[in-house]
Amino acid sequence: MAAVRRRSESVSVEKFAEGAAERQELFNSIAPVYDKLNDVFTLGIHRLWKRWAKEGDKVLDVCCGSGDLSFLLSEKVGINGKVIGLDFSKELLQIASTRQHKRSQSKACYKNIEWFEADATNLPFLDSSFDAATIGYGLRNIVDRKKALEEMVRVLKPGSKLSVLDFNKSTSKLMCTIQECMLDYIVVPVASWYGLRSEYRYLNNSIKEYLTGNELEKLALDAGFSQAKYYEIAGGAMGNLVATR
Ligand SMILES: C/C(=C\Cc1cc(O)c2ccccc2c1O)CCC[C@H](C)CCC[C@H](C)CCCC(C)C
Ligand SMILES: C[S@@+](CC[C@H](N)C(=O)[O-])C[C@H]1O[C@@H](n2cnc3c(N)ncnc32)[C@H](O)[C@@H]1O
Repeated sequence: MAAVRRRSESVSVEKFAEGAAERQELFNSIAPVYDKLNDVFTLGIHRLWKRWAKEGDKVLDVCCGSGDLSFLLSEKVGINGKVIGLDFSKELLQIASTRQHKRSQSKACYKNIEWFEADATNLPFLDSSFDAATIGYGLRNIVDRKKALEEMVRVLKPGSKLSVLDFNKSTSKLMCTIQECMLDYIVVPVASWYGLRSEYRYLNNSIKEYLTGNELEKLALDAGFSQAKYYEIAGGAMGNLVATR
């Protein structure tokens, strides 16, 4: 079992990880088991929800974590394209870089990925730098979501698109119940075997505090995108916002 840093159980879940620094520490602490638990909990299908981009594009993957989306984008844009994976978790970026080194031995395209340790609310790139951007399961975890979206508007080329993949804060009581039961009775108990009970209780709370599809469309327009359309996927468990710069 991967060694993970234990967090004081004394921190109440409701108050846990409210600030950006605490969330940065949260993801650094779950890094060693992040990929394995995601695959276990969704039988790997979370990777299907993460496909996007075209040959030759220069694409930004914001909140890239261990690089799942960045690798999928790398295959899509090919050796003539470029993928920038950005995250503020040093530990998850280290895992992404290690995965890239191993995978590059069989697929040359993965050499087109570059990793940046930075904050999504202060992107270290010039205006109109990217042909597309993605943020997979990241916007929900960002404290200042509007500022992050404003930064994505700034670094995207006019007419290009942002894909935001995350949990769907469903208006269906049934889906909310299914999500809550799976998180409370499967995800959190399994995560507690790894000493990560509070980290995964945060996940549950972060979904409750997230935005609905309509609210995400409005936030994207308020941040400066010209168009925004929200799609429910995975039976309403997940959602995909597509916004045009
Ligand atoms: C990659 C996924 C979610 C992002 C995410 C994952 C984590 O492990 C976290 C841990 C701690 C804090 C935040 C996160 C986080 O934002 C998606 C898959 C992983 C989920 C843990 C699986 C949850 C299962 C769903 C409740 C139900 C799925 C239904 C589907 C139809 C199979
Ligand atoms: C649930 S993980 C998603 C990782 C990856 N996109 C995936 O699909 O598996 C959320 C990621 O967002 C990052 N994150 C949260 N807030 C951030 C911020 N303000 N700036 C940069 N990264 C951030 C965390 O470090 C973590 O790697």
